Parts: sequence; structure tokens; C-alpha cells
Amino acid sequence: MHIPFDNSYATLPDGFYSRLDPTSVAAPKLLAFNKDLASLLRIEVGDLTEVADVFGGNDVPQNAAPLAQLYAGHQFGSFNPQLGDGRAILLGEVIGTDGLRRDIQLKGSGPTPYSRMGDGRAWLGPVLREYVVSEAMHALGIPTTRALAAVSTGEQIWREQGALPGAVLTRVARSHLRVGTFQVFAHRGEVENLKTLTNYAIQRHYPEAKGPMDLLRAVCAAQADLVTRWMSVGFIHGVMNTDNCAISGETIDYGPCAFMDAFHQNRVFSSIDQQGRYAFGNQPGIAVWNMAQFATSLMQTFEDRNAAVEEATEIIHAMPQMLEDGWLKRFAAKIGIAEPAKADTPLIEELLGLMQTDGADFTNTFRALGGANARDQFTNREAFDAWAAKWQQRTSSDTARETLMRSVNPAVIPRNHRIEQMIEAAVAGDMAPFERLMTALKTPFSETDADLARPPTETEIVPATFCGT
Ligand SMILES: Nc1ncnc2c1ncn2[C@@H]1O[C@H](COP(=O)(O)OP(=O)(O)OP(=O)(O)O)[C@@H](O)[C@H]1O
Repeated sequence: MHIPFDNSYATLPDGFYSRLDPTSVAAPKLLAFNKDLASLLRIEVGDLTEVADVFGGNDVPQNAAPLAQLYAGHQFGSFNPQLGDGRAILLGEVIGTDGLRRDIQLKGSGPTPYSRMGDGRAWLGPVLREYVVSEAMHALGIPTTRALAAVSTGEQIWREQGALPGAVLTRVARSHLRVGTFQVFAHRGEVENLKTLTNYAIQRHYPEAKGPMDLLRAVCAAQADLVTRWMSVGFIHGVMNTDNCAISGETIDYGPCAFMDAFHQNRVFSSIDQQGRYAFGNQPGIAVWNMAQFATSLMQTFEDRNAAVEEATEIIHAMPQMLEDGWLKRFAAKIGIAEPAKADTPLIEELLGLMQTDGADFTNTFRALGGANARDQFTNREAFDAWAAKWQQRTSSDTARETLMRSVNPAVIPRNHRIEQMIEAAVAGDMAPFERLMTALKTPFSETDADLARPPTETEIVPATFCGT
């Protein structure tokens, strides 16, 4: 196998990362490999045993520059001055056939100087969850880190549930720079390092930005766009800490995430989110909060702090409107309105209100609006009829409307109960449910597998996702 590494992190400040190799595992076995992504990254694949050795962490490929990155972060609102890759090692960077630079990182590849109390490992469940959900997000057209490989280690690891099979995920990202990467240097008052990092982030992600203020503006826009896209497919990230907020605007960290079945604004999946901080409807507010933390970190790079604070405040204060506009654009498209006006907001909110009262399935209700059976999604059908009459007044049914709706309302999403069933099967050595999910989720806007589009039955419902790392 040949990976055409082109590494750039070495230009970053001293102390930005620790160089170390992944820790070898007992018996690496390739469970999944993303050939399309490998081609995009110009990776030449030969023998699959070699692929398992590299992505299991046993064989460090030529020209790799393995390292663990340092970062800090606000976790559920409390600042942790030092986190860092406690179980991830970045092998290096490549420039794809699309000209874009990306990191290749192993997650679950052994302890690092940032592991704190952790074992540096991941178990098979979260590895396959991240593989499936991140690739599903990509197919939905939502910016995300991607999955290149999943390797089982042949080792057992210990978690609350007992002994579990270990695995390593190979993750690909436009970069692993997070808000927390800036926070660590800001917290330490290392202004020169902060400036170098800022310049690096600008060059890598937003080369048109003229300085830190433009960077802030660009990241705010990217995060606002990302969150409205998540919401438009009923996605709950679950752990929007500042260390899980990527500067690139990609979705990162699929720990306790989930797609909603029955719609509710306050829906929470993460078992550790007791207060509902990261509930579905809170995500826009949290994105603003995270950007305020990013802005705070950047302030030390300015000579005239007072003027900078004033300008940054304006940028942050403009974000709620950006989120509202993005939300309106995406949800209007879901009901077939290509060019919405502010006056369309109540129409959308009324539908969501009816869905919430009836516990209607988020994905299937919107998908059915493009067909004849949306009414069947509701128990209070009269209320739906009254809404539909207003909807028909606003936008009449025609091919353009149907085409728009079918292009933004997926037929299939990675439902939580399917993920859980897939993990259970994989633990027992059966990868067929994984393959089936991957096949259907590649084309989420076409009805290829009706059974995967079905919401969970009462007994299938999975009420919470556990970080269960
Ligand atoms: N088993 C583990 N061993 C060592 N460190 C860990 C382990 N699990 C999590 N961590 C560390 O705890 C912090 C928070 O964990 P979190 O679950 O948000 O991240 P993650 O899923 O490991 O990584 P990422 O954010 O890169 O997807 C991170 O610094 C992470 O590296």
C-alpha cells in the first residue's frame, strides 16, 4: 500500500502535539474499507493484510509523521484546560484528487501523553457507529469527517459493560483543528503560538481571510450552516463541546449522536446529557456559544483589544439571524418552497408543532409530503388537513416542488435501532447488517430498502446512546 503523505503540521508551534507511533495490536483484521475514499486520497491499495496492519496501527507507513494533538475544551460548559488526542494518532496528511488537504487519523490506537486516565482504545460498537453515521452524513451532503477503515484488534478492552472487542477507526478530516486547539494556547497566554495557529488555520481552511477577524466570520458562517443542515435531517450531535467543534465546519465526533425518529424539539439521546444542554432545538444556541468561546480565544492576537472585542461581538450577535435564515431556507425546501419569505416561518412551525404533538416520524413525514400519504403519519388527521390546506394555498403541487422535496428529504437515515442491531451482529461476527446499512445509506434520497426506512417498533426503540467509548 502507498499513501502519498504531504505533511504540514510540523510548521506548527512547539508543544502543539506530541510525536509518537500507534501502539501495536494483537491481531488486526480489516472489517471495513472505504475504497472510494481511498481513491480520492490517492492511496494505492495492494494487499489487504497490509491495509489491516497500517490501519490497525501495527505498521507505520513510509513518510508518515505520527502525532497526537493537544487541545483544551469546554465540556458541557466547564472548561478543561487540557484534553488532547487521548486515543487518537494522526498518521499524516494527503492531498486528494480534488486538490484538498486532509488528515488521516487512527482513533483507538493506544495511549498518548494526553490519555489522562483512559486506555487509549475504542471498542467495536462506537467505531462502527462512527463509520456508518459519518459516511451517511457525507451521502446526505453534510460536511463531515469521513471513515476510511475499521479494523478489529483481536484484543479485549474493559468498559462499564464488561469485556468488549477492541477496534480502530481510520478517520479522515479536512483538519483536526478545533475551537479547543485555540483555547489551549489562549488559556496559557501563549500569544505567538496562537498567532501561528491562526495563520495556519487561515491558510489551510479560509485562504481568502485577511486576519483573525475574517477567520472568526468564516468559522461562524460554517458552523451556522452546519447546524441548520443537521437540523434539516433531524440530527442531534449530542456532545457539542468546544473540543468537538471543528474550525473546518465539518461534523466531528460521533460519540452519542443520533437521528431522531419521533419529532420533538427537546429530544436528547446522549445518556450523559442530563440537563438537555445539547437537545435538538438547543443546537443553534450552542453553536453561538461555541463561537463566542472561539472569539474569546482569538482576542489575544489583536493589538487593540477593545476595538477587537467590539467587532467580534458584532459578528457573534449576527449569528442568530444567520441561523434563522439558514433554518428557514432548509425547512422551507423540505415543504417544497424554494424561495421562502419570513412569512413562511409560521407554516413550517405549525407543521413541526403538529408533528411534535403526534410524535410523528421526522424523516418519514417530510418524505411523505412529496407523495400522497403524509396524512397517515398523523393521529390528528383533521389538524393535518387544515395545515395542508394552508400549504396548498402557499405552494401548489408541481414537478419542480416534488423534485425539490425529494432532493432534500431523505428516504433513509441511520436509525438508532438499526445501528444498535448492526453493532450487536458485528460483535457476534456478522457484518451483513453493516453492509446492508452502508449500501442503503449511500443513496439516501432513493427508496432502496423499505425496511430500513421503517421507524422502530415499541420494542426496537433505543431511548439513549451511550458515549460508551
Ligand atoms: N479510552 C480513552 N483513552 C484515552 N483518552 C480518551 C479515551 N476516550 C476519550 N478520551 C479522551 O477524552 C476526551 C473527550 O473524549 P471524546 O469522547 O469527546 O473524544 P473522542 O471521541 O475520543 O475523540 P474525537 O473528539 O477526536 O472524536 C478526548 O480528549 C479524548 O481523546
